[in-house]
Amino acid sequence: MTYKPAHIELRDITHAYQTEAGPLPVLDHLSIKMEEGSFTAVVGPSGCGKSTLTRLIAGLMRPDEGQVWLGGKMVTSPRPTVGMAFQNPVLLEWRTILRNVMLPLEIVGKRMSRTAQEDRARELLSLVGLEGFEDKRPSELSGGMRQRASLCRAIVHRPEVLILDEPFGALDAFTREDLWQTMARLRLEEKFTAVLITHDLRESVFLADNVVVLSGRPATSQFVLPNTLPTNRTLEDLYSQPATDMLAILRHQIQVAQGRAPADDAKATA
Ligand SMILES: Nc1ncnc2c1ncn2[C@@H]1O[C@H](COP(=O)(O)OP(=O)(O)OP(=O)(O)O)[C@@H](O)[C@H]1O
Repeated sequence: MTYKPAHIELRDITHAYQTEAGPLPVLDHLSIKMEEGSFTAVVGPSGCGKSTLTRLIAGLMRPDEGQVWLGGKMVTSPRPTVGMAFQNPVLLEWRTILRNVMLPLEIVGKRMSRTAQEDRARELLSLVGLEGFEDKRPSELSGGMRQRASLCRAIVHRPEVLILDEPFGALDAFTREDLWQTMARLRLEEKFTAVLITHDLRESVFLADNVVVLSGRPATSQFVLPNTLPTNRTLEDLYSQPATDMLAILRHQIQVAQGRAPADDAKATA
């Protein structure tokens, strides 16, 4: 199955979880637009509702109010056209790496021959530097390698939307930077609209076209930073202007979201 990258629109979303202690408001009139083929990072204070946002986009739950639109269609149920990768790669130990990556094709790629499915999985594994590891089991790979395989699995069926919920969060700093570069390479070769949830501001500036800062819970879109770095950016770019200016603005916005800095500070409008 092949889909075009989808335009994503969150329209005026309000949501509360029903808990034993009463309703817990999580999202408050949140609106975000993401162009097709774009890469959007979402940052915000811990517990503000970022993962909730990804569940709404994937159709795993419906908002109390407002609508989610993907590619011109309103989301009302889980969509097979969404790929997801999480902090924990959750690969199946009884399958080889190749067969783990092929899994989504076995579910939604029924029109592809087995050979075509295998070729597609091998192509991606090679793109992320895992050629030669196809027949290994997940436990035989390092954490970074498992996460590479999990990225392949998330995009093997050419999803219209790729949701990345802190996929690099558990990796050491050097492996994480390697994975950022892998992700940037995948983006050049594959077409999807990506939403990245992260706590790492440098990661957001390295990977995204736009960085959305959510306010504290219940979250709304507090600030959107368009990335002014060139598309062929390097890790070195993160240590000089304009990246350092963008990082300062984002750090300030997070402090505003945490209630630690006033919103009317000069940097907030930079
Ligand atoms: N199914 C649920 N039922 C009740 N409360 C929930 C449920 N899922 C999440 N929450 C609560 O809703 C709030 C937002 O959760 P969410 O996971 O979306 O935040 P987050 O911004 O992704 O968090 P973090 O930054 O810590 O990863 C949190 O207080 C969380 O405890």
